[in-house]
Amino acid sequence: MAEKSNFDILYTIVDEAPELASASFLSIIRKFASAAGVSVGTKDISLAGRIIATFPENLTDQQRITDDLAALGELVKTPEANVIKLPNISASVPQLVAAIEELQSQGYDIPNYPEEPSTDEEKAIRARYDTIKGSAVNPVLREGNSDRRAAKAVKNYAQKNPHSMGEWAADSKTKVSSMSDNDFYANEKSATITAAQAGDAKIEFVGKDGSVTVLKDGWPLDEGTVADATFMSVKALSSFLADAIEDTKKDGTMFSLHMKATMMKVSDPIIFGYAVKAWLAPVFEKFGSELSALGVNPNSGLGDLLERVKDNAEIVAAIDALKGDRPSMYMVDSDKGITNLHVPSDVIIDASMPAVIRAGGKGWDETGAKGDTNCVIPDRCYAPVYDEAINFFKANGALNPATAGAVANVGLMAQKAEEYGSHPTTFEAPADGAIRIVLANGETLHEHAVKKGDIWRACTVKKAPIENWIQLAMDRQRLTGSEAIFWLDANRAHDAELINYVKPALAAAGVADKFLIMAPREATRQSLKTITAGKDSIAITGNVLRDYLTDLFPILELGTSAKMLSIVKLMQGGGLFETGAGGSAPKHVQQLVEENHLRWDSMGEFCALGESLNFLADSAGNAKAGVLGAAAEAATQGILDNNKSPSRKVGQPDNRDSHYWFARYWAEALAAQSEDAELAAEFAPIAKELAEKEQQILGELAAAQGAPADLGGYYHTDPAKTAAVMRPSATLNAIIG
Ligand SMILES: NC(=O)C1=CN([C@@H]2O[C@H](COP(=O)(O)OP(=O)(O)OC[C@H]3O[C@@H](n4cnc5c(N)ncnc54)[C@H](OP(=O)(O)O)[C@@H]3O)[C@@H](O)[C@H]2O)C=CC1
Ligand SMILES: O=C(O)CCC(=O)C(=O)O
Ligand SMILES: [Mg+2]
Repeated sequence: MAEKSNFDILYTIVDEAPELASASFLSIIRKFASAAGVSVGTKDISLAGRIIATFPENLTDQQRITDDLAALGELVKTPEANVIKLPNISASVPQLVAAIEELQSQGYDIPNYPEEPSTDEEKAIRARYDTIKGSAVNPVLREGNSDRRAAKAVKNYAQKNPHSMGEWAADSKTKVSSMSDNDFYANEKSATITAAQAGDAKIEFVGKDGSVTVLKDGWPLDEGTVADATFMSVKALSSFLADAIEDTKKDGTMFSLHMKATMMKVSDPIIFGYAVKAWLAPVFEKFGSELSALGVNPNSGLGDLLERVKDNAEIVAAIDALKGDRPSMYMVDSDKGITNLHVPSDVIIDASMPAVIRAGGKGWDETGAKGDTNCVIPDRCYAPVYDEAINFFKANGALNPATAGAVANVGLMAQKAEEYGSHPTTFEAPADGAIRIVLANGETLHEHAVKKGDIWRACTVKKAPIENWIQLAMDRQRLTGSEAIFWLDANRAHDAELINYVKPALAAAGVADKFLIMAPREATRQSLKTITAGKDSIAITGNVLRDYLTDLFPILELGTSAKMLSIVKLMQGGGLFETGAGGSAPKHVQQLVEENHLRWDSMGEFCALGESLNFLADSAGNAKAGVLGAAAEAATQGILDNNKSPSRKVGQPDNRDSHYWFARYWAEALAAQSEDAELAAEFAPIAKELAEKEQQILGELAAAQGAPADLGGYYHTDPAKTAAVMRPSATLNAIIG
């Protein structure tokens, strides 16, 4: 039984830009909440925090911290849960290693990350670090399905203040390239577990000689679970990547690879590594053993490789010589020479593909020039969405945010649904042979013949989350009357199993005529047509498309996914309120450190806060929380109406200014309401003082910008230094306390 939280609301401590924003905003939330008797606690789910909590052995009492992720993971299974979840880093290996080095430099006696563990001790350390790697937080906390959409006020604001969009030329050479066979899409098998098949299953590798190695044991498969297995042939992948590089050269465009190496923490870093090898194929051929001796692991990216070979003149010369033979490459940061293949976590498909599409199909090359790009997305399960979007905009021109309707999302996410739950069931085939799922009753569910190195994975989605997702979709469709599409491909094994759930459920509820079922490509075209005509659509999707579409459509419609409302209705009754649909925006930290300007937009936090307070009002019958929540919504509206969101450039108002305005509008709304006289009386003088001292406060905030800022760390910042940077107005601090 999970322990109840001592707090009404739990706010997460995370990383990078959102954590910087919290250093300013959380004190405002606490001041306002405490006046209403609402307590707000924190839980540390940052990358550094998770490392410290995982390796307490050699730490001092002062350095040790509790395992907050585990505690939150239990709490979200209770009806009382009320959590505001900000985006956290899903760490790639280079990020994990950097965070470990930083903590060690701060005196934390934690072990190094064993790149190639050989002893039992190293293997044990590696296994513990592997639990921290990649998407290690969201799957634990997301005990419910996803409801992401733009609040009406936010959508209205975007239509009245349309962001700039790159133009799409009909003859743009930008395109999506994917494999034509032997990818996860082609090889997928799926089945729904029957009562006779339920129980603990095994995943086995069967060698050519018939020997059996158990890859995973005690893997529970309940009745009604949809269980898939598939694999990607790495031979097919390698030849596809080699062709894609040649094809890019022929097109005269830029090569760009779009992956989710953070969230798909086992499969995608391997695929990324094959791209690094394909790009430097002649170098790997000639210097294979030297590269191994230098500890090169292509999965860690070109950045790590270049660092390791920098003293070997021959290898460096071979890499340089290759440049003339390669197409240009899409850059993450052309000023700093960071390429698309530098770090696996630098190009995250949900953010990177919408950025290309929003820019009219453009990327930036090594020289900083803008150009068309070949977007390489090896697997075909979801690539057609981007391919079709690109085709649509080539034919119709860019979307007009002033008139476009909205695509909301209802996403099947609960309990590690689908691919995002596949981390513990993804394997590289150890040799030629077969990989199979053997059920509790001895039956083989799925089996694939594989070659050494092939990437095999099994995914599941449980019955209760599927039923909950269909219900959520019906609720949203009823509330909005919008077009509603299940993005399911009848020709894909997994989707066909889901359709077997969806169709009878819609028929039983008598609403089959209100829903469409379409494969991702057709659904993309239909949804783009609908929003181009100014109407709305609901995309009812699986977990991956939830991720992809809740960046794609907001970035096209609103300019950013930071302004999204992102609610996770926990299946046991609690609420998890995610802030926006974007990530932790590393570029924003860079800008703050260089010139003390934080362009992070806290609109996601504002929306989540209002929802969390309203949820508290309903679930705990806390009337004061309801008053606070309604006032927070009014403050959010105030930010939009008065254009108080942060600007991008130094010298202009930033994240901190937007927090001042939020506090002010919040206090004014509380002072003006008549539902709770006590709260009105409490906040009237605060509202007055915030208004009277506006010039002084804004002056102090503006004066802080311009010079470099010292946070005392990157992954593990110094709280005092961060507070000094993020709360530079003594006048505001005196009012907030
Ligand atoms: N829910 C979660 O926990 C999530 C975590 N992540 C993690 O975040 C990290 C970075 O991911 P990445 O894919 O680069 O995506 P991000 O969403 O962090 O960044 C992409 C770009 O989106 C814009 N952006 C995102 N959020 C905001 C905001 N609140 N205000 C203003 N602009 C915003 C920024 O554009 P510009 O630079 O033009 O201002 C930013 O550079 C990774 O570690 C990833 O794993 C990612 C997604 C969700
Ligand atoms: O968990 C992650 O790694 C990223 C999550 C994400 O991008 C999303 O949910 O939109
Ligand atoms: Mg995402």
